[in-house]
Amino acid sequence: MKVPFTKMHGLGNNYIYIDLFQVELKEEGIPDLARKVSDIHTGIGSDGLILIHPSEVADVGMRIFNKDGSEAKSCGNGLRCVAKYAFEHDIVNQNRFKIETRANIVEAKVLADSGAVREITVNMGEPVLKRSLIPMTGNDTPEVVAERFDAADSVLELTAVSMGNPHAVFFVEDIDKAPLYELGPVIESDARFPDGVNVEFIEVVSPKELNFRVWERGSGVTQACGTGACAAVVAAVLNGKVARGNAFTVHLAGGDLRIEWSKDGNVWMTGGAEVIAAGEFYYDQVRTG
Ligand SMILES: N[C@@H](CCC[C@H](N)C(=O)O)C(=O)O
Repeated sequence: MKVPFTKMHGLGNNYIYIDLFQVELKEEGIPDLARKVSDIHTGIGSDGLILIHPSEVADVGMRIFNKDGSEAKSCGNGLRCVAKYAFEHDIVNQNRFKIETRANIVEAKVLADSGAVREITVNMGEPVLKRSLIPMTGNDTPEVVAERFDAADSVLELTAVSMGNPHAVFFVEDIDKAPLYELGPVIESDARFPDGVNVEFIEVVSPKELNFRVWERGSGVTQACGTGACAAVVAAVLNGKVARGNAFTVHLAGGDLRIEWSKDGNVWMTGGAEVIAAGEFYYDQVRTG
């Protein structure tokens, strides 16, 4: 079976996109397909797989599978790429439209120049802060902010935010010394997060600027995480490190995002999306070790 694909990235967070307006996939084969396309040696190489699909409740739908085949409920960088694809492939014919994710329905606005999308703003909706909804174990609390969190031999302070998917945010003095590879995998699968968690280290650079590094659930270190950047800004506000309502520049390994947690409760994300390649994936012929 030859599966048509497009590879796109948002700040280096790259996924293989399959357009289900054009092809059909068997549900039970999707996790395996995600693992196969993502493999750098025997596949195309990516942080995971994103499906662009017809929606009954929005203009277009998106599903995201991590590199390990697990399905997540949202993906910020993926949403900007889906918005670009939907606009440039005439799936939508206006520059403001709705995208369904497994977590919520978001609104995207594209800025286009001669039909080519240059920048996308997405209203990511309101962050979820209640402990049981992150989800985290323990007696329920309305928020998890600056809570002592022991991991391996380290004592950290955790702020937990869900942007449709769970994020564990930790503040550091120097982003270059963030223990990403040491603690990322340990915290990702810590039993206090029954669904696992994305792990972010944040340095507050100025009242409107954050440095950011991520270990993603199901994919490991990536160049960027859009939902993670939203969670980082929310966590910085909740910890009193910055003021709500400001537009922040978040510096990720792959580039910058603009994020605002507005007074009405919604988190807005603005940034780019790029097409890398398009082609056919020879699914049946791929043999993995
Ligand atoms: N890179 C994404 C998030 C992808 C899903 C995540 N790894 C999870 O399992 O929740 C983003 O840009 O938000």
